[in-house]
Amino acid sequence: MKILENKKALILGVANDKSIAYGIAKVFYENGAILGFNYLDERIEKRVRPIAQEFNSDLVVKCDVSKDEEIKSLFEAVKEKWGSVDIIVHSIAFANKEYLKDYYYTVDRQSFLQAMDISVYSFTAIAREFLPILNEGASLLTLSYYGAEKVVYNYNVMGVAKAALEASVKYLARDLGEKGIRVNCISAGPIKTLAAMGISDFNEIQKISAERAPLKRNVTIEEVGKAALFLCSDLSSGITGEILHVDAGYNIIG
Ligand SMILES: COc1ccc(Cn2cnc3cc4c(cc32)CCCC4)cc1C
Repeated sequence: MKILENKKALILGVANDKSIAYGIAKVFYENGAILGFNYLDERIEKRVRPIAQEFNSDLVVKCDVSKDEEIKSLFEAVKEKWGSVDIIVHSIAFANKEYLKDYYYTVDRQSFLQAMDISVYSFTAIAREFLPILNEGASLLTLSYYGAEKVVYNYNVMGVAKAALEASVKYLARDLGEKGIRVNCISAGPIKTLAAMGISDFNEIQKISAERAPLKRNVTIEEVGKAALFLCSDLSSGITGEILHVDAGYNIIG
């Protein structure tokens, strides 16, 4: 019996095969999970559909998590196709990249609210909307970054958003615990994904991270996937509200 045999896992935020969500989907599929995907727009759909095929998935739904009606239509599609769901992975964030450099305080109200809406509120909205079809023992998982806990130059408004996301993981864990639903978070090291493209000197961020981290390297999307397998399976049945660092140990260094 594979760890996730017959478990239905909805993976939100695959953009291409470099995505963290792709690494999670691949490990889940290799461990017997049945997968479903969303895509943001037609451009992303072109990359997600072949990935869904690679994982024998026939559940691929458009969902822009900044729109309540698209979260509702995602819910209806999943309910119609699967009836219920065991795992939801939320690997979605957004900030106007022009604010991921220089001074944090330059961020305007609209960009601040947009970063919070997409990167933070969407996880709470998904949890609430899917509650009626979450199975007993279901797991919710989202992704964060060290810039939520300590000031990491350039991370700026994303750091404020991820701090809010990490707090929301704990409040959701409190709310959903009585229903046997666990809510956890992986704080991943810097990984060169589509989101990281165009970030000023991102290569420098990865280089410094690898130099300082105890393992003297960066982590891969597969390593995040393996930790996600643990947090979304019965292996972590006693864990909820947890922020698990998958960062080669970077966070322990003063
Ligand atoms: C230290 O600075 C950084 C460290 C890691 C990163 C990579 N990264 C982590 N979470 C992110 C969320 C977003 C972007 C990049 C992200 C891009 C826009 C969409 C949301 C970015 C910076 C800036």
